Amino acid sequence: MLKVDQLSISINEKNIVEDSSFLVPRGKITSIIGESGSGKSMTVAALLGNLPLGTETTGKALFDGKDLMDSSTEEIMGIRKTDIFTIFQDAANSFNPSVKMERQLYAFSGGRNGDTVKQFRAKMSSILVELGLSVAIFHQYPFELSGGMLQRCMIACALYVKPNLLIADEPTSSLDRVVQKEFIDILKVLNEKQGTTTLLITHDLDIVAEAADEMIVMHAGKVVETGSVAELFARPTHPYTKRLLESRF
Ligand SMILES: Nc1ncnc2c1ncn2[C@@H]1O[C@H](COP(=O)(O)OP(=O)(O)OP(=O)(O)O)[C@@H](O)[C@H]1O
Repeated sequence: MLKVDQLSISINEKNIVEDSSFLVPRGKITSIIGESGSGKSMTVAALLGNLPLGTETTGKALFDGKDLMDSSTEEIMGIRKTDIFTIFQDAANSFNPSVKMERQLYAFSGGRNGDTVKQFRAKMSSILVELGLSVAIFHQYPFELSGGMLQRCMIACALYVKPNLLIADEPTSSLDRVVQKEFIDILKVLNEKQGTTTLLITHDLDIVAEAADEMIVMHAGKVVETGSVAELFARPTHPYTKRLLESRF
């Protein structure tokens, strides 16, 4: 699905990510884990064509064979529209505070798919109910909903859109533990029900243990270890992965 090959990112000649290679296999939840500043978000920004001005990249990121690093902004935007759905840390920032939820959910889901508002209402209503949300939220503003409800709204859109790749960058960092767990459970249902290939960025090893099949460990801008979660938790080889796992207990 996604093959990143020797990706390097530098800003103003400072190396941010060096020679990163990893795979995101189809149908699985793959997690990038690493401490703050290790280059996780910059890697995601490179994949999404969101890097800041003055950034240089080398290497490849093949998404179903198409090199995202060798694509124009327009091409990446096109791929994001049809194939990739993103969920970021603070859902409140993804929504316009002065627009009611129905219009915004439509833009993220039915509108993106070319559905009519009527089709959207019917389909989204049943998804919201499935996720334990009331359809009354259609008529509410984002600030009237909790952070957990807003993240569930983003997941509802992902359920609606059925993206080929879901990228969730620290989606639970601003949620409390109970709501985090609910979110992760929904992410797993999405993966099990629809086989959604997911790239989950986190600095929380408990979330990796709970949700992911595969993991990519980043440290100081480098991918230091990759493998299945079961394998790396049982037999970490890199000193940083060992330290990470030791700090969990
Ligand atoms: N716009 C920018 N200009 C210059 N350097 C930047 C910029 N954004 C990030 N960096 C640097 O790039 C490095 C990697 O940052 P990045 O945000 O990818 O880390 P991260 O692993 O996602 O951390 P966090 O979990 O805190 O988000 C850091 O050293 C950071 O200071």
